[in-house]
Amino acid sequence: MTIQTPQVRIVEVGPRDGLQNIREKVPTQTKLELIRRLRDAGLRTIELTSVVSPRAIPQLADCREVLGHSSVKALFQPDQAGLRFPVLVPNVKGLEIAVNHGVKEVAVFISATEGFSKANINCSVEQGIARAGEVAGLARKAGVAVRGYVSCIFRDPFDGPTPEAAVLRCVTSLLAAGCYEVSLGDTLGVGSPSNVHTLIQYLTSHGVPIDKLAGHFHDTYGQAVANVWEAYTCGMRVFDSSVGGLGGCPFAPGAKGNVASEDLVYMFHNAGISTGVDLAKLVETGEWISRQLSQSNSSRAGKALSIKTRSQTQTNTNAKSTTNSNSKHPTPLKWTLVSSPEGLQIHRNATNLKITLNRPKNGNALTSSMLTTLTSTIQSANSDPFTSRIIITATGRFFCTGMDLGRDTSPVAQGGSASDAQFARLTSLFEVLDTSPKVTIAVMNGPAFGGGVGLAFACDMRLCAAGAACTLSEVKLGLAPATISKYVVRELGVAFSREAMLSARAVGAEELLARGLVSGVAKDGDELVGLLDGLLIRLKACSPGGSRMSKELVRLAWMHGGREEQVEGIKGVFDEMMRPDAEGAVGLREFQAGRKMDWDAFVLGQAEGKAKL
Ligand SMILES: CC(C)(COP(=O)([O-])OP(=O)([O-])OC[C@H]1O[C@@H](n2cnc3c(N)ncnc32)[C@H](O)[C@@H]1OP(=O)([O-])[O-])[C@@H](O)C(=O)NCCC(=O)NCCSC(=O)C[C@@](C)(O)CC(=O)[O-]
Repeated sequence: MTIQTPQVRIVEVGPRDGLQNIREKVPTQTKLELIRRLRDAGLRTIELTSVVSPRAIPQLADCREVLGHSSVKALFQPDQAGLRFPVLVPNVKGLEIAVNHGVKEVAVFISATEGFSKANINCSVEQGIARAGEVAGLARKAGVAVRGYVSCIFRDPFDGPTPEAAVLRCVTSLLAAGCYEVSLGDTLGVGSPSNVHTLIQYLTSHGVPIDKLAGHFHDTYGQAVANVWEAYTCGMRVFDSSVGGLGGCPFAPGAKGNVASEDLVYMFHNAGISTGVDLAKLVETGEWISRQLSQSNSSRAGKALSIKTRSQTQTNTNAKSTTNSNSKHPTPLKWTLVSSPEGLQIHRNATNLKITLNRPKNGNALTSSMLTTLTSTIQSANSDPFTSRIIITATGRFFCTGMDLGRDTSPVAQGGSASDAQFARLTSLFEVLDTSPKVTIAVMNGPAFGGGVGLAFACDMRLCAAGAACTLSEVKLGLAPATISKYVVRELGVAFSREAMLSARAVGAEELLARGLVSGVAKDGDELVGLLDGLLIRLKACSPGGSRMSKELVRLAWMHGGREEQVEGIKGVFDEMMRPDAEGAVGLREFQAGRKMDWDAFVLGQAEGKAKL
């Protein structure tokens, strides 16, 4: 099979141009992961970083770490033929550092205009051309390819409109210095297709081959995609862009980032023009990096496509649950009220025990009495052979607003024995839930805060309504998610936990679903009931003993992965499941008889003395 060469080349500049103006430090690991994801999405040219002074661009102060990382070094190996990983260098020192790190391609840059040249690189255009020429010459001698950039092709923030002749001068100088291509930068994002057309005509009519030019359009005035298309129709085939539309210009207040890679790929693919990029993976990467940077995704196509994908996934999930519930259980499952202790309601349906937080006026905040009763209720369900699942949900607007912060009731700011008692209440609750041998399900009818998030994440599974969200709000109160961290960090992962804890931001239902932290989102309360019913019906096919042992295997892998304890634990589970008096014997018998097992009926049959192992 021959691999078709893409008809246009996308030069992904997100890791450099996209990140360089972001004030908050982006962790090096995030940059490395971004590069990995972009490569995985099929991008064949990725500008990795810029070797500049950390004083000039603090965000890229980790350029040596990025270039020295094994995953990036691997990109410089000869078997990466056909791929380009340029690194921006402003001067000879930057070039030397880049070359020492094995970089095979650098990019040099100049401004077509005096004002921006002075502000950006503190020299005149002439000096800039000379400096870029020197760097390019040395790079060529070292066998390193050189790409050139010309900034402010249409306008300078200080000097106004850019004469075409000034752009021509820069382009021809860079090509003469050995650049294999020159990228025309509309740094302020002010140009529109007619400007693009005129400039390209001017340059090509003055002898610049179109295949030596690339387009680098920022999107301040929403013209970038149109500019790319215009340049394409003029014969240009290389375009710089940035995933999620990352970027900006410090000299152009309000300036948007680069044209979004997703928008370009979407446009080209719709026109039947190949880019070699996997749009779905690129969209995922755009969403991912936007979340990492806590900023909204600037790619219009990226946003639209990710919403479409999520709603399709949702429709599928809902369709499955509706089919299940409609085919066998046209009406909602019936729950019988067992008791109503303070702030709670306990219901039962077959082998399912449902605990409803019922203090809606206070957002279902966990009072001392609720904590104690919840713990004892879950404890007795844990040892009840006729309970297979424990469901925790709530009434009212919120799922649970966490620890009680009431004026007269909150144990916060009391210290001493009050603090010890509260610590014991919280840890006991989360521990009985986390170590429960039953399948535990949080059904989040609305937002959860602090300890409410802990409650949800100490459960095995979560379903939620579209209006639900998880907020680790403790830092706002001067507190920390202490007792719940054990479960939250485990389920969310280290990096995301840190971000969620430190930002105290509401992580909405869509994001929870996208991160795999909830297994279904319902559009409203009624649909949430249907989603839970569907899940409970499906779980009837899963044996309680098999579920308990599976939970134990996950625990062993998490706590003791690769150690002796895990090996011993697995042996213990294996021996148990193979016993002649274990549930496996029943499951096997029914399988061999061609019958579908209803484990709820089996458990309840045991209660009535009917079911036999
Ligand atoms: C939830 C919103 C956004 C709603 O904000 P809103 O929509 O503006 O409504 P609201 O603030 O009027 O809240 C509705 C009612 O719920 C009450 N309420 C609400 N939360 C609580 C609470 N926790 N304790 C006691 N009462 C609470 C609140 O006081 C009010 O009662 P009202 O004044 O009408 O009588 C707002 O009320 C809020 O920010 N609440 C605080 C949420 C929060 O930060 N929870 C974290 C608690 S700390 C914690 O859980 C520590 C822990 C367990 O993690 C430590 C550890 O892990 O060890």
